[in-house]
Amino acid sequence: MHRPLEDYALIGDQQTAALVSSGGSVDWLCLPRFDSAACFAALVGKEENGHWQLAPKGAGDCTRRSYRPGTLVLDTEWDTDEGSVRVTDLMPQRDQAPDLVRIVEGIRGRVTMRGTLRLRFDYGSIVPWMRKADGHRVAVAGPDSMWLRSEPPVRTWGKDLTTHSEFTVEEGESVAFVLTWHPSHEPRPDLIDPFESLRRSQEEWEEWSAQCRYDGPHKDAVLRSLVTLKALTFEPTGGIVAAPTTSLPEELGGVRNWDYRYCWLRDSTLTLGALVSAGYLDEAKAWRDWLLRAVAGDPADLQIMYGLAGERRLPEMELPWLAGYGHSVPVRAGNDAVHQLQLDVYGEVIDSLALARVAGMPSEPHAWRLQLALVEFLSTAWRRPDQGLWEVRGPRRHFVHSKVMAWVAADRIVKALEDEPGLPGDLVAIRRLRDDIHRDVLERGFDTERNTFTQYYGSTELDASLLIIPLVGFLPSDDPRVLGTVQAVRDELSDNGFVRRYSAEATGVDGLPGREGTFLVCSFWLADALHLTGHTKEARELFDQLCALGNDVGLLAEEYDPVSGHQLGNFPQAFSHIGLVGTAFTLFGTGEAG
Ligand SMILES: OC[C@H]1O[C@H](O[C@H]2O[C@H](CO)[C@@H](O)[C@H](O)[C@H]2O)[C@H](O)[C@@H](O)[C@@H]1O
Repeated sequence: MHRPLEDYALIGDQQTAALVSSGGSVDWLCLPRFDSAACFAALVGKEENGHWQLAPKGAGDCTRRSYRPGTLVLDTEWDTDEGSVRVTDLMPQRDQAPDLVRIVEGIRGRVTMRGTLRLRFDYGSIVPWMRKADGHRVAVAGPDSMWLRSEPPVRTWGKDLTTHSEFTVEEGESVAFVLTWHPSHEPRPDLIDPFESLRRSQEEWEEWSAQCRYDGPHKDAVLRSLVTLKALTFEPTGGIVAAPTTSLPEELGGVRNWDYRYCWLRDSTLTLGALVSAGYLDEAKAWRDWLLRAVAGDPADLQIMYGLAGERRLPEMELPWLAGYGHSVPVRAGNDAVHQLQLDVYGEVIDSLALARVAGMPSEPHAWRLQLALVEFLSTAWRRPDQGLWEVRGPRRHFVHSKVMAWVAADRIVKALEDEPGLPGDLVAIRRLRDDIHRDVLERGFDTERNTFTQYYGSTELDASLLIIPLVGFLPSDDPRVLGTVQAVRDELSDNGFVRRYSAEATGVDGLPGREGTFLVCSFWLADALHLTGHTKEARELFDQLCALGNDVGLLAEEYDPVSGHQLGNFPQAFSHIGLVGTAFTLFGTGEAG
């Protein structure tokens, strides 16, 4: 039986991340980077594919758990017949090597703890050789090596390809475990002090969180979202991943299982928008610099996504030895969407750079030249059909959202040229481009009979991405066509109050079998659109319901299944947390006025 996704909490060091279950098991961890092969892959397979459990002997799930406020330090606590115990999990900021730190602390009585460590490199497929060295346990296979040690030393033994331990902790006593990865051909990295790492990690996160300028309703959920978005940032390069997992299904038992451990221009620019609104400009600058490096070259070669350092090839493959989360196969690594044409990303990139500029990010001539090159590419490319923001695997279409975002690209450049006449750029030509796209969308993307924009030219179907039309300023929010579209999406794509992206089963537009849950970022867009079109009460109610979907530690996956009441899709997902932050700011501003 698989655990519901809500059972998981995230820890990470801004180069990779792990998921820890409420039973005290680390079931997902890729090392050394987000997109490396997993050494714990139980999440999308079985325990034999790698996990590390630390919990009271014979205990089930924890009694309670929480993050230390504003941090990624996770406390999981059990009350047992013997007493109470806490396991504190974290991945400290790296010096030399990635470390997973787990500190067991007695709170009351004397509790017997069990440790079960199954290290399996290469996504759960390789059982490493384990040996003892320098008084520690070391696992080696191929390029990977991991060291396990504890302070004070705890006896471990190997049985059934598993490293076991059993020990007791009394009130006030602590035992710290550190699992350190390093390339197997190199000498062991310096040992870190786990207690000092905890202190430093907590302090760094608290300092970062204290800069958040949001002070309105659901402040905790907003801050948790921002911390999660920061955790998805690959610190060495500034790239931002869409989620730290692969193949958590959009339909339980289905094939809609994708690898999100890469930097989508769409997801990362929207992440940036959320961070900038909350006052985090350093991340914006780091991402802009990542972008300039990633896309350097011919603008026609712009990809919709890249690797963490801007890598261009992300070949998609299946990992057939993994049974999948809830039998959802295939489990995939890599993502073929990398080859798609998705015209909306030009608008998202240019819009987020405009936002960062307005927020005070220092200008950079290369960045402006890049934007001019992108809009130049769009001047002909906008007429092409594409795969759209949902990355359909069916035929290319003239998706209305893509055209609207192409309009956004031209519009933001026009505004910048109007505001700063000294900037280079052909204002007249770009204004003409903007107006041509606008006219085309109104003529071909609007269904006058139903009084709604449509999913793509010539279709009568709807798409929740149409909700962004008033948000990006394509039409005013009181325009009857906007009102009609918001109403139509609400009527036809709502499911128990939340919103589906589109009607997958009815149309087959995405070229995939099966169906999926409600898409959380679309539900946040509905809240935004309701507010802008004068339905603020309903917008706030929806926002309350969406915030309530977060698990006990405030995390959201990509989707939610209102029938089973469980989250679906990769977890935690930037898109959903971006939606939460964005809607908070739309509804309450910074919240200072209440
Ligand atoms: O629906 C098929 C596609 O699903 C994935 O794309 C989704 O995730 C992306 C990352 O968050 C997001 O940018 C996109 O809007 C979503 O539709 C998958 O990555 C694709 O390969 C797949 O074709």
